[in-house]
Parts: sequence; structure tokens; C-alpha cells
Amino acid sequence: MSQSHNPLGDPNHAIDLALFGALGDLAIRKLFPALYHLDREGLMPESTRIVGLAREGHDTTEFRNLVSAALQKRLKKEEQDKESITRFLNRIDYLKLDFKQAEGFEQIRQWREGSERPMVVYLSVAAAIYGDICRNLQQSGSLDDATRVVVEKPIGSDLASSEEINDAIGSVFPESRIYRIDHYLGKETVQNLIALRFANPLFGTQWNQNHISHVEITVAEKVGIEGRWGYFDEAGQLRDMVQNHLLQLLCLIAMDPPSNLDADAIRDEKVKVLKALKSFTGEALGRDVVRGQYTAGTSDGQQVPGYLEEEGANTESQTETFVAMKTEVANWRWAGVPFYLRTGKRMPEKLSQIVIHFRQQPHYIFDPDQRNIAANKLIIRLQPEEGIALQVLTKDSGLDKGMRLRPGPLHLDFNNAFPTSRIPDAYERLLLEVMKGQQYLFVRRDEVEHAWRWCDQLIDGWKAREAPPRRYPAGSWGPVASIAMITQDGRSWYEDY
Ligand SMILES: NC(=O)C1=CN([C@@H]2O[C@H](COP(=O)(O)OP(=O)(O)OC[C@H]3O[C@@H](n4cnc5c(N)ncnc54)[C@H](OP(=O)(O)O)[C@@H]3O)[C@@H](O)[C@H]2O)C=CC1
Ligand SMILES: O=C1O[C@H](COP(=O)(O)O)[C@@H](O)[C@H](O)[C@H]1O
Repeated sequence: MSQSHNPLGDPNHAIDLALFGALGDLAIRKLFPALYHLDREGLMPESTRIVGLAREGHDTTEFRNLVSAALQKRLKKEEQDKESITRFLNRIDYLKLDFKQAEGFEQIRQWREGSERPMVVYLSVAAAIYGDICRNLQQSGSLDDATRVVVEKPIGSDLASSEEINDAIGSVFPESRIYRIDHYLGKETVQNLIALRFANPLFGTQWNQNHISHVEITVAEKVGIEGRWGYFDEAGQLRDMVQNHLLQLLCLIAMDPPSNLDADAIRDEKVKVLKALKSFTGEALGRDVVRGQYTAGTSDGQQVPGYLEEEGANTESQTETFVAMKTEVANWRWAGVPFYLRTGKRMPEKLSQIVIHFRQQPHYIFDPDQRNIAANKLIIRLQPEEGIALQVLTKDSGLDKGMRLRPGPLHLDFNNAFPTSRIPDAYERLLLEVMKGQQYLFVRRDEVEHAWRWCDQLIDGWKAREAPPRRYPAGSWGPVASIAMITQDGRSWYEDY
């Protein structure tokens, strides 16, 4: 992370942003609100311009009205001020384009005529058409040596398809100008993992198999598939969440300290972790991995349909909406330390958290009945209620308690600790880093490919076993087998905070 000395909002960070897929779900729900926030907070240089590209026939005024309506729907009342909204909308143009056809791409070159700002091309479309867009941009003469490209996940559906897509992007853009998004890397607490681990000697010395007994990573979602059957049923939870977000979290927890904060120093360390991940042999696949699919149940007290009853569903689908697994990073730092991962849709609550369980004292002198609570835990809450809690043991107070232990948190709640600062959405941070031309929060090609290699052996193993996903009712924490998987090691998923 070579820090720029320019203040944020520096005119040097002005860009021309070409947003492909500007009427899609991601653009409307996340990207335009994030761009608006950057503008409102004075982080978007005055000359920055945005062009939305999609195939519907709108003119710029109609498109601005659509964006305005989307902002009103998604922003909190206190975040909507007329002046900021007007300034933001005035930056936006719209061009109608079929991304797969070369004709029409010259409109982008014309839109930029006379501009000296670098162009950022944001591909908020399915990865299968990244190659077409890159080629058409090149052939139309819209690119120059400063153009950056931002691509969304998942890149492909396995190693082979991701290599093909990365080759297609790479034939037009060098790696130093490719920004592969994993939006979890833009979340405030995820970035805090780097600060927590490498700025605090207290943890630095303890961060290994001598002191840590096991690690849990939970990314639970309350929502189902949100009308995205077509995409999700092809992908499943392993490709949608584990291949990218969960493995990135695991890397940040498990990696060795980088020699500095430059993008490649961090990414080199993450790749070492991905290479060291144990693969699952036939027997381990059945024992250490649980696939699940939700059935009808309740969410927030309301009846909700099962996965196979979702709109557009194929009722035979065996796609997983839940995965839990026990894996290991096979190196000196982590040998013998299980990493328990779980992620699923239609869980009882939205909860992303990492729990580091430290080992017990080598010699225990307190009440034998309390032995199972006698260890420290570091709980890193990514969302909601971002914060970090270190669970320590103290003596229970009171004359009649003797030397009874009581676990309690030393708690840093970000909203309370830093009440004046709004916790920005991940996309705000990532878009800002793209504007500044900094890559440390983006994923390098070899990371994507090592992650796929590891997921592919799981997918192949599942195919060979032909075992259907285990059912779990919507609103539960997943199949019973995922609880059994951890309890048979004498442990349990941590659900308090
Ligand atoms: N939505 C989300 O929450 C997340 C999405 N992503 C990734 O972001 C990317 C975008 O996802 P999402 O917004 O959900 O997808 P959508 O399908 O909602 O949006 C894609 C947009 O691109 C347009 N488009 C597709 N093909 C063409 C074409 N040939 N010519 C012109 N326009 C075209 C679509 O238009 P039309 O409607 O006319 O087809 C639509 O406006 C994907 O890579 C996805 O994996 C990643 C994380 C989360
Ligand atoms: O990438 C994705 O992430 C979202 C969950 O993101 P979060 O920031 O809300 O935790 C998930 O719903 C979606 O299926 C997936 O594509």
C-alpha cells in the first residue's frame, strides 16, 4: 500500500468512469450509492465523470432519473441532500450499447474526447462477457496506457474457465491495471485484520499453533437468493462465497507478516496460504465437509419458501446454499490447527465473524468444572455491529463465589468507539482505491487461480460422491451435520458476542 501523499479528493485522482451493466442489480444497489457517498464526502474530484452503459434505450436525463430514484430508495434520509445529489447526477451520462457487438464502442472514445483523465472501466456484468468487452474496447481505440479495468467476482466457475477469462482480460490489460474485486476486502473490519495482527505485538507473538487451538469463520446471511436463481443455481454457495470471500478472510488470518504494505507483498503472502491449504481426500470429504440446501421455514417470524420453491426454481436442483468445513493450513505456523468455515443463506441472522480460540494454560489450577471455559477468544465481528472483543477470564465477584471464573469481553465496538465516523460500505473504499490507482485491496490472478484449484477438488469430490445436499429449514443454523462436525472435536460454533 504505497500511501499517496495527496489529500483525498485530490484532482490527480480524477477519472472517467465507464460503468458497464449500469442498470444491473449491483450497480443500482451498491455502486451508485457508493459513488454518491464518495462525492458527498468530498472524495470525488470535481472533474470526475461517469458514463453508465447498458442495452436499454434511455437518454441521459432518463438515466439520471433512474439513478436518483435508486439513491432515494437506498440512502438514509439524513444522507440525502439536494445539493450533493444534483452535483452527483450532473456527472453522469448514459450510452446505449450491446457489449457483445463491436459497433457502438466508438461512442466511448467520443465520450472521452479531449479528456486527460485516466479511464476506469468497471465491468458490472457476468464474467463470461468480460473478454468481449475488453476486446471491443481495444478495437474501438477507446483505451490507452492509463486505463484501469475493474472486474467482479466470481471469475469463472472453475480453474479452467477462470484461466480463459483472465487470459482474455490479460490480453488487453496488464496485471498492474486489473482490479479484481472481492468486496469483503473493502469492509472496514476486514482491513482492520491487518492492523490488528501486524500493529499489535500482543497478538503478533501468539499467532501460531503454539497458542491458538482453532479458528472459526462464519459468514451467515439471513436472505435467500434474492431473485438471482439463474446465477445462483449455476454457482452454489461454494463458488459464490467460499472461493472468494471466505478464502480471502482465511488468508488474512493465516498469512505471514508481509515485509511491507505494498499490494504484491500482501498478495504474495496470501498465495502461500492458498497453496498450503489441505485438500480433501475421499474420506475427509464425507467427514469434514457438509453441504446443505434450505427448505421452507421462517425468517423474522415470516414464512419463507425453500430453495426449490424460489421463483424460477428447478425443483430437482442439488445446488448447495450452505457449506461448512474443517480445513487446515499445512505449514509450520498452523500445523494441527483446524480452521472451521461455514457460510449459508437463510440463516437466523446476518452475521460475519471470525473467532480465534486460544489454547488453555498448560497447567490448570481452577475449578475443574470450569475447565471448558478457561481459554481466551478473540472475536472479530465483520458485520453487523463491527467490532473486536477479546474474551478474558476474571474472578466472579462476590463473597460467596470463591475463585470462580467468569468470561467477559474487553470490547471495542467501532460505532461506540468512533461515534462520529460513518462506517463506509465496502464499495466506497474499493472505488476510492481504484481512483487512487492502489491495488492492495484487490485480488491478483494467481490468488484467484489457487482458490479455484482448491475449490475444484471439492467440487470434483462432490460430483464423484453424488451425495445430495443435506436439508435445513430456513431460519436455522444449517444442517445438523454441520454442528456434529465440530462437536465431535469437542468444540462448538461460537454464537455470542
Ligand atoms: N448483485 C450482487 O449482489 C453481486 C454481483 N456480483 C457480480 O457483479 C456482476 C454484475 O452482477 P449483477 O448486477 O447482479 O448482474 P445483472 O444481471 O443484474 O446486471 C448486469 C447488467 O448488464 C447488462 N448486460 C448484460 N449483458 C449485456 C450485453 N450484452 N449488452 C449490454 N448490457 C448487458 C444487463 O442488462 P439486461 O438486464 O438487459 O440483461 C444488466 O443491466 C456479476 O459479475 C456478478 O457476479 C458480485 C457480488 C454481488
Ligand atoms: O458476493 C456476494 O456477497 C453477498 C453477501 O455480501 P455481504 O456484503 O452482504 O455480506 C451474497 O449475498 C451474494 O450471494 C454474493 O454473490
